[in-house]
Amino acid sequence: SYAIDNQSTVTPLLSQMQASNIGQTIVDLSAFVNRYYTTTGGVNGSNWIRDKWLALANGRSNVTVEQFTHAGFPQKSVIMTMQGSDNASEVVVLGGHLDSINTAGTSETTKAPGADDDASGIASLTEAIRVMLASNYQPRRTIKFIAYAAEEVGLKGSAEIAKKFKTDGVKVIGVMQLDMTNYKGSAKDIYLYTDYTNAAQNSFVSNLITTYQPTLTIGSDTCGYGCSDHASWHAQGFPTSMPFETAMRESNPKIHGTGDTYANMGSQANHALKFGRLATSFAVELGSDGP
Ligand SMILES: N[C@H](Cc1ccc(I)cc1)C(=O)NO
Ligand SMILES: [Zn+2]
Ligand SMILES: [Zn+2]
Repeated sequence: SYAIDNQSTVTPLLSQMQASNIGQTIVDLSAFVNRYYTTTGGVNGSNWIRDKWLALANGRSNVTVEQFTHAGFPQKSVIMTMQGSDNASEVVVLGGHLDSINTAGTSETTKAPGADDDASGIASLTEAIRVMLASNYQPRRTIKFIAYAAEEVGLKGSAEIAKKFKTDGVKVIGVMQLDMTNYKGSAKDIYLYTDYTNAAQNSFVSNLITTYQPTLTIGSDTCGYGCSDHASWHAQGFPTSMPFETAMRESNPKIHGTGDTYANMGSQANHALKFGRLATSFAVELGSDGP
């Protein structure tokens, strides 16, 4: 059962989260000419996230940051692990993708800022990490934050990682994917996608929103295909949820081109903050359960 019973821990964390921090991470990540999975920018973008998350970990003994080397392409995924205490064998996963794409070209100099897709998701997760570590939160389950490589070219990074977790018999309790969190294109605030996800976990996520962000409105929709990395985990039989920024038909028209910029989202990250707070509540409520 998905009990929501950690208000005294979660509520203070949510109030510490700031849209300005999320915005700065979006600006920094979208400053790379591109983050395509085969270019220098793509390798540098991965290293930037590794360094950023390492700085947030700043020597916490039970927090590690590693890069996952993929077969067949140079861009690495980044995995931060917050080791659990007395229920560490059970793992909670939250992810977004670090790569970007411009469908017009794949060269070293092709511009693909990917501010919404998916710097926004990485930035939402990074602000969750910041407040959880700053408050010295110690989970009972293990929590893994993953910045996936090569999502845009067929979910390659998450497919390899999800397969390895399955092969290694890792007990993944649940997975949340944040892909595009900052373009407010629809009437409602958070849209829970129902295909390639788990219905029971989606109900839990909906309850997290009504409990911790009661002014927000919730919609639902379907992608119709494996539209982000949650589909890789779903394929391995793990429960996933994909809270998304808009309804399908109103999705950000600027993605996958030079126009996917922070400026084109109003140079603010108020929408992404909702997703960062949802990620924090998901991580702490699931992470705090004992064996
Ligand atoms: N296809 C997805 C973007 C995407 C995801 C969901 C919806 I609805 C519309 C668009 C992608 O490019 N992810 O990186
Ligand atoms: Zn995309
Ligand atoms: Zn994406």
